[in-house]
Amino acid sequence: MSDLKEHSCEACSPDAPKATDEEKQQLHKDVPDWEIRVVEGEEQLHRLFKLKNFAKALEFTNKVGDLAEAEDHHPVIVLEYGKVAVSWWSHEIGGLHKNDFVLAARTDAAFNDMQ
Ligand SMILES: C[C@H](O)[C@H](O)[C@H]1CNC2=NC(N)=NC(=O)C2=N1
Repeated sequence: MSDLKEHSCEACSPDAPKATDEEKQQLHKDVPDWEIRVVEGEEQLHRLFKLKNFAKALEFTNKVGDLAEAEDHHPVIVLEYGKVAVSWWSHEIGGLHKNDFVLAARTDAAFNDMQ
């Protein structure tokens, strides 16, 4: 199986395809620690990361920010002492695109690199 974090992202546009139910089911297997949540009618990938302290949580937040800027695809990140909550979805299409799963996989890799 190919490594999801190595997949390339497509540009976000309003006509980009939402992931189908079958694609979501397949892609979710590569990021099993992420929960699919519906927020204001839109599906999002959500994961809470636990880190040692505020400085580590901030360092991780910045790594996720760098991933986002590199792809022009941006999550919601909530930072607190020892915790970072990340949500990925595609605003332009109001739901989940394959990009969100790819960036969730890269977020997991950034977290794993810090352990
Ligand atoms: C113009 C710019 O590329 C778009 O607004 C991008 C920016 N970042 C984005 N991030 C996310 N998560 N979804 C988007 O649809 C999106 N659109």
